[in-house]
Amino acid sequence: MTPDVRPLIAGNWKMNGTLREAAALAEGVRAGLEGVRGADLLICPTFLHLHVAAASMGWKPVAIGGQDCSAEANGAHTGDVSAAMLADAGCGYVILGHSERRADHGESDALVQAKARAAIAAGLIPIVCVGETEAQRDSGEAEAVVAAQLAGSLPPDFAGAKGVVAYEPVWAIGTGRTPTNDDIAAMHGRMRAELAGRFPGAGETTRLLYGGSVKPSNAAAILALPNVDGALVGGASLKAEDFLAIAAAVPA
Ligand SMILES: O=C(CO)COP(=O)(O)O
Repeated sequence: MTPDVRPLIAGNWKMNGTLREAAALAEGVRAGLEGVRGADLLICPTFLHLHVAAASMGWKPVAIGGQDCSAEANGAHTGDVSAAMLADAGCGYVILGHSERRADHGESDALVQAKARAAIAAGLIPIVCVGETEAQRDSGEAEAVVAAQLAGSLPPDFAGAKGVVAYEPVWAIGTGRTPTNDDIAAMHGRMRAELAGRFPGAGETTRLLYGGSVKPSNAAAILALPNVDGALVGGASLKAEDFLAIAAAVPA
């Protein structure tokens, strides 16, 4: 945790479920909220499920986010969704540059930066994802890779927009494997230094989330690490009980 920074526990639902299941999951999260005191909550359904999730929350107190947005404001971009459309649908956040999008859609740091600019212009808080592959970690490049992704993916107005960074080592996503707590703390310390250097006066308190196989059994230890200001949760966010247990692991 970082002093004076309220943690954020975000659920990335990825491409899962039906409309009915999304509504039930959102309702399950809303129904269990009283056990969560120490963190803000965010759920990020697929585009088609945003509306039912937002309606279930009564548009509050759990924030809603998209999993991607276009870098363009509007117009002839078949299949894309703009940041303004997300805001209009009740979103306050958008996940950008997830490693699955970088891999599946060839998204570059420059494109992620352009999308983050579009998100900020639409009043959304971007959650920019970074993280090394297993080969990069094995060859000792992890911190340099993440520092380069931060330099390339964060726009100049990122800190002023209260943007969020999520460190998600690619090899820890959906695998049940996590870095050691020392390795997470070291990476988050490096990210903090990079942000504080680039955005003096704001980068010191930018929320830095950890993501990759976070579950109820490891959440308390990870969330207690210095410069870890929350979690970006994939698989475990698809069960309301597990997601709430992770959020409840943040000290009140
Ligand atoms: O990619 C993730 C969140 O964005 C992490 O996924 P898992 O929690 O399933 O490892």
